[in-house]
Amino acid sequence: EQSPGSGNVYTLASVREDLVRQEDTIIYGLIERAKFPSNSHTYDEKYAQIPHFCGSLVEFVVKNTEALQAKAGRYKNPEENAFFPENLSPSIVPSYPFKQFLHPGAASININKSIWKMYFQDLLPLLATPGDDGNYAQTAANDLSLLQAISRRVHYGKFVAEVKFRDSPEDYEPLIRAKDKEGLMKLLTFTSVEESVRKRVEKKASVFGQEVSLESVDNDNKKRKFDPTVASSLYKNWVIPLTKEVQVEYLLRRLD
Ligand SMILES: O=C(O)C(=O)C[C@]1(C(=O)O)C=C[C@@H](O)C=C1
Repeated sequence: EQSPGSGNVYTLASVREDLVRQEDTIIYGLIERAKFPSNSHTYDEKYAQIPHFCGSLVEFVVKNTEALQAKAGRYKNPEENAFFPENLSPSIVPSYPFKQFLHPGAASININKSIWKMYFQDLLPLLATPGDDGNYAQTAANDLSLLQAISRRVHYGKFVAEVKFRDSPEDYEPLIRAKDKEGLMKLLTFTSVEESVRKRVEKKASVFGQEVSLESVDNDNKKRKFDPTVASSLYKNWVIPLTKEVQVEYLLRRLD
């Protein structure tokens, strides 16, 4: 049996399994970013002064990394969405035949601008302790991998929505024709699933964030690599709502 990653079966169970696995990536990304202090120079256009480039160090790293990854074929995979899609050259490597599972309208959905804004305005202040250790390039690289993990998770809503649509087109079609966003939102929502996601994320964050030592230590006194409630608020306030927004946007285009 082939996994969705290798291009074949998508079911509600398999896409949910994939979302669970992506939690690990996001939590490790949070842990890695929390290793560095806020390093505000990374985000300061006036500090950077990069020749022939207008913007902050993080923008410099993200734009150039995306340009390179685009050439290496990253965005050929419909699960990937760039933060600066305007600047990308086409892939120059042989292409893999990704299965066309999504409706073609999916390609026009990219909410990375909202993710970017949320990341720098809301998430970083919760995650990074104030301070400066000079590791701006490393900080920017960690920001990018965490941004990419969050973006992949949120845009995976396209796959979730397609599976739900195929499972019951008769429920979705009238709402899509009526452009009834609220009705679609209600139909695609499973409150108990969301609650399990939030609880599991907080539990994983507290397990993965533990100091592992060979002596047995009283659990409560263990040093934590970051505050696990940051992970659950990230999911509650942003990741889940944005995933649902992607699902609604996708469904609205589903019959075009
Ligand atoms: O599992 C689903 O059905 C999803 O649509 C994913 C998700 C989530 O983002 O975790 C979003 C909406 C649902 O209410 C439940 C969970």
